Amino acid sequence: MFDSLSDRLGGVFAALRGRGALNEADVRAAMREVRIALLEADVALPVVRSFVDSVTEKAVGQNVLRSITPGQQVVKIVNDALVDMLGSDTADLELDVTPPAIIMMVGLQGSGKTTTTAKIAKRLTEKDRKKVLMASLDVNRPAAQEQLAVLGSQINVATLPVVAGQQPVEIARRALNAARLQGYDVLMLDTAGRLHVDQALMDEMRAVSDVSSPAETLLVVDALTGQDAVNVAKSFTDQVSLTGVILTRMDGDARGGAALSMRAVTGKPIKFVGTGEKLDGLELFHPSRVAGRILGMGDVVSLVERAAESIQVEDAEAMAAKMAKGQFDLNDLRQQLAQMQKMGGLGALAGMIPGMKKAQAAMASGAVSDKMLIHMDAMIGSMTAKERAKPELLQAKRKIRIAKGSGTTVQDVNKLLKMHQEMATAMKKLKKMGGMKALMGMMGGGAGGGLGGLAGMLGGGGGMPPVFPANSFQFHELT
Ligand SMILES: Nc1nc2c(ncn2[C@@H]2O[C@H](COP(=O)(O)OP(=O)(O)OP(=O)(O)O)[C@@H](O)[C@H]2O)c(=O)[nH]1
Repeated sequence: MFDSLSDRLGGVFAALRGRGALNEADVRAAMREVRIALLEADVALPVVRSFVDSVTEKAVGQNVLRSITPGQQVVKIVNDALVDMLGSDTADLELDVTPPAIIMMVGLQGSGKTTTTAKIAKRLTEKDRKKVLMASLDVNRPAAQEQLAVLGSQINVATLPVVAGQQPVEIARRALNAARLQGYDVLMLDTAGRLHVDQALMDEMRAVSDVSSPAETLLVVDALTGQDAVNVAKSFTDQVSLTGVILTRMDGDARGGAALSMRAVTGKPIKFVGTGEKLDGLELFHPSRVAGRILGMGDVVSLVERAAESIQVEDAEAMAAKMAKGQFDLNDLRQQLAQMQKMGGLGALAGMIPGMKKAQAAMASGAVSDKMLIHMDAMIGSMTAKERAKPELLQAKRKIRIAKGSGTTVQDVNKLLKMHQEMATAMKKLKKMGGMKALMGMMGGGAGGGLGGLAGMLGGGGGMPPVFPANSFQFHELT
């Protein structure tokens, strides 16, 4: 997401970098570009104006710190202003009420409301161990209630049985009773969507809200609709008291303007973003990380956090030392794969490292996938110690069982190894540019101790494992 905006701003700040001093003319020139970039990204005009004004005011005349360049100083000011504009912190659900806590989902037809209801239910069930009941109040679209029931069965979350002919407010009452009697922690009400914001929709929403007193009223909007999403949000805020916004289809949003305007226009936090059609495609909205990504600095902050969570610095350093000596073998590779999985898989890693967008695109196109990490792990797991040290000993008879339809081949796995090599090269380049520490300095965060280790681990390069001989494995699909 946000690619074009980050590219543009990247150019602006590249021009500013290396200048001796920050003066008014510099700031104004940079802000002209920022303004165009934001407008092109479909950010609402009043939002752009106030953003540019406040950044200009802060930047002009500010003392440039000795240790950084003027460009870096401006990056920091713009970054802080972006974080401000996006809302300064993550906003999780607030369900701290006497159970059942009610979550009312509202939005236009096709915004992704029903899918998002199921995504949140899944998250609450799996992550927070809540007992969740979902109820569809959509009596306009014939298949809506069944759609929710189908999603519920996919994620093992209960749905309120459908009673033909009941109206939304009656269904809400029945759902509330059922949730109370059966001891549910959370009740999710999926209200009916409409093609446009109209009075009947708003009246219905208010009536449901009155009988259920929701702890959260979440507006679901489609990020791909840009300014329209913001206008829709504005009309909803005027009518019901929203507690948060969810932007869906952020996986397809190249411009990012909706996210930037949303908070400023509605005054409501963006709580989640939808990042795919699958039911685990939901993420908490992280303003500071998104700001970092918009500025094209790569999401270094979250890379550090995740790395710190999942990597033991000593392990990484030991591994880096082995790589440097050329002793890195398939056992080490396997360990490394496990760590990469923990950090969110290849795609997540590639997206966070500056300059790795191409690799991420390769993954998105299906050329390389996280499934391969799992298959590769299975392949290495099936090998003897001798074979791991010398893969050319492998016979073509080794059988690996894989999920039906996954279609992995040895060639795919070799492709993955090649990609791993490319990743190592990218990390080396990064090191030459001053490394992650330099980037971190610019982002205003502290460099974590794990960073050097991580860079070493990914960027050792010297001792890449040998590729597997073609046809050394036979893949058997499970039926
Ligand atoms: N790529 C992508 N697709 C999404 C996302 N969220 C929802 N969708 C898809 O959008 C389509 C519409 O989603 P629904 O959940 O049926 O929309 P709705 O708002 O409930 O629609 P109504 O019930 O008609 O009001 C479905 O095909 C979803 O799979 C997302 O975050 N990313």
